[in-house]
Amino acid sequence: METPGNLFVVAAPSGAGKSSLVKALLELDSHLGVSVSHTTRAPRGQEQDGREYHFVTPEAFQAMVDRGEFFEWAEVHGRRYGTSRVGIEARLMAGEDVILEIDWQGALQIKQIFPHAVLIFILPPSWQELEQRLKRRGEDQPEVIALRMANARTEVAQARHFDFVIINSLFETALFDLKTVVHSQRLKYAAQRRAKSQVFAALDIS
Ligand SMILES: Nc1nc2c(ncn2[C@@H]2O[C@H](COP(=O)(O)OP(=O)(O)O)[C@@H](O)[C@H]2O)c(=O)[nH]1
Ligand SMILES: Nc1ncnc2c1ncn2[C@@H]1O[C@H](COP(=O)(O)OP(=O)(O)O)[C@@H](O)[C@H]1O
Repeated sequence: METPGNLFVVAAPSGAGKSSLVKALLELDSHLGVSVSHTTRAPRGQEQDGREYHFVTPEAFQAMVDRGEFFEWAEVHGRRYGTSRVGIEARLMAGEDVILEIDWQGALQIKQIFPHAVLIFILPPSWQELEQRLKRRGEDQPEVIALRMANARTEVAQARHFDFVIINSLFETALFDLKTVVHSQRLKYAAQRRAKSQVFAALDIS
């Protein structure tokens, strides 16, 4: 599906820094909107329903799956997460750029539907730093951290399917890298759309 708005997907192992980077980017880039996913996991810390996630019961999530209301959904760390069509389709068609913060399984599903989607994978600088960040964040129980660290080893292997990989070592550097990828891809697709409309006009194609 081709859309006037650009679609960016950011994935990373838990604790790599994707939420922090996307939040910081949204404060810098007023042309970018974020998609709020649905999840069956319980809210963490200061999370609010409708802000970080739409927190729903497993039954409500399954009903949405049955009604085909998700562009994509996946089971991640034993909970379900999904991107609703309502959340992004109208905004993309209206020309807004949208950023999804989803796991690698969802990213590959989105790429199937939106071939122009820009897939960006965030990597931690080391396993030790990843574990430190999860512990310092202080939002997950030790057994949850252990599960997420175990899953991270599978997740990082998927980086090779992504268009861009950013190492989140120094936060400001990673934010600059993310901002640069978004801006460069936005310019690339704008130039492609201009060229296409010029050719269509020259060949009198409607
Ligand atoms: N496929 C998919 N994954 C999602 C979605 N929303 C969040 N996720 C991913 O689910 C995983 C767990 O997210 P979360 O519980 O917030 O933990 P975090 O990774 O520590 O922030 C992360 O990899 C998220 O990117 C979604 O709508 N679809
Ligand atoms: N470059 C960085 N250096 C040090 N700490 C970081 C960096 N990026 C993020 N963090 C911290 O690491 C923890 C995990 O970041 P978060 O954005 O929640 O990761 P994710 O959304 O990928 O799970 C948070 O406490 C965050 O403040």
